[in-house]
Amino acid sequence: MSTTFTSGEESVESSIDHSQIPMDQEKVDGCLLSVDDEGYETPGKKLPPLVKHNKATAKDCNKKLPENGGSDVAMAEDDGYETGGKKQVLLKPKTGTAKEARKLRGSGSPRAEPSDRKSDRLDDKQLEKLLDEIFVERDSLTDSALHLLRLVPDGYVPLPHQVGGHRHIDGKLGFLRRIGQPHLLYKPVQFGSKGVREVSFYDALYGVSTHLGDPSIFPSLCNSSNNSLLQSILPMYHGLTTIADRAGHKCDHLILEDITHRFTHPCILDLKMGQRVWDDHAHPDKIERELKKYPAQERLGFRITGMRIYKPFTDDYVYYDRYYGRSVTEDTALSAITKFFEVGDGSHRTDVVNCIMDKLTEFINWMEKQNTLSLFATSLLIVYEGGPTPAAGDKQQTQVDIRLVDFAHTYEKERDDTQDANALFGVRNFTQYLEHFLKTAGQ
Ligand SMILES: Nc1ncnc2c1ncn2[C@@H]1O[C@H](COP(=O)(O)OP(=O)(O)OP(=O)(O)O)[C@@H](O)[C@H]1O
Ligand SMILES: O=P(O)(O)O[C@@H]1[C@@H](O)[C@H](OP(=O)(O)O)[C@@H](OP(=O)(O)O)[C@@H](O)[C@H]1OP(=O)(O)O
Repeated sequence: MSTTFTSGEESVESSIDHSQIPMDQEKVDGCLLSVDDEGYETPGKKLPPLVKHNKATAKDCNKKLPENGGSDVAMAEDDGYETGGKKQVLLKPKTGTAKEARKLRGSGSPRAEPSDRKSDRLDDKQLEKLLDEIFVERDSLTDSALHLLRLVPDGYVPLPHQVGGHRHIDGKLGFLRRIGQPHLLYKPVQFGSKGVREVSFYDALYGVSTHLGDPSIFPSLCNSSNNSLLQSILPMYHGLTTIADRAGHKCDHLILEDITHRFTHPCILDLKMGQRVWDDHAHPDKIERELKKYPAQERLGFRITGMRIYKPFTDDYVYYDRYYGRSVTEDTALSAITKFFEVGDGSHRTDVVNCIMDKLTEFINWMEKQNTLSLFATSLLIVYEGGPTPAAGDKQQTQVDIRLVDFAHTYEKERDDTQDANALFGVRNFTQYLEHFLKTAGQ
């Protein structure tokens, strides 16, 4: 099997093999996850934290690394990524050992000192195995991404099918999957208020208390006795856990249901919703950046941040990244969306489109009624089974799942009397493209 990556005009292929080892139980902040022999959790158990959390927070995860005093050796021990400041930024790994770096900088680093022993990083053979597992060719990766991949914690792999957001293979701290737990994913808590907001949202919605969550951010959600409808359109949340990479750097992670795990060949589309993707408190620089990044967002109300499609005839995946998404205009949006439903033999999954439209109608109904949340920059994650197309008319067999993910810019409205017109516009407009597709390309 192979994967073709498309970023503008570039394409790369890779091979796969995925092995899994069962785990039994995990202690987390907010919930207890019991994992049975098949790797599935016992649902509905919400217990107080069993372990006293060490106080690693989003801040630790994103802490700005100490200055290197102008040395070329710099932070070799600090793993090549600087995660301080506004966003996660990658430092190219520099030559020189951790020992040299420490010597130049002087003693007494305040953080856990990772050693420069070989076991702190994946060696070449382990790295190749990991790349096989996440379907990526070494040649397609930057040195920075490779460096970061070498630090993936023991027992985890980067989420193999992550289509949007921050990813290891882009040189950012990406999502993880724990080996033996294909039904869960681990999302790194984002820097500063973005991370706290997202954790607080999930905590409030699921009635959980974690060391990072702030109940005052979502008072209505916290006090609501009926969040079950909203829960049903989100991934299941299992609290927080702290994961240390191979160099000993700790980072809090949200534990979420991986909504693709029931699919054999998941086809995945991530649409960042809204005519504007910044919240009311955004810095003018952020607004300028977003406007420049994707001017069509305002007219479309959505943008593709990643898309992955299984091709049953060739048994491979085609992947379109965020840069492809940003190249899509109003004129090309229909053909871009159409790609998500192409089987590979000239036909399209119109059964899937119909099913998605039914589900989006439910979404729109909910959005028209809900007047407490503003979902800035939330993603609509659409997944369908790309395996053999069911026989015509066999609607039962079409497997589709749609959820909302990414709540780093979700706010409770101050006045409870209006719809979230921003996000609603995007969902409605996307639905119109699907209707148009059924009338034209899907015939
Ligand atoms: N619950 C989930 N189940 C399966 N896949 C998921 C889930 N949540 C996220 N993903 C995958 O991870 C990707 C990124 O998700 P998300 O938008 O939450 O990340 P992010 O890093 O916060 O993104 P951004 O860069 O927009 O801030 C999605 O495109 C999807 O492929
Ligand atoms: O939407 P957010 O949470 O403000 O974060 C964005 C986002 O992650 C964006 O990715 P994409 O949606 O364009 O794929 C990032 O762009 P890059 O591709 O440059 O990484 C932004 O950098 C994030 O914004 P910010 O820098 O404000 O945190």
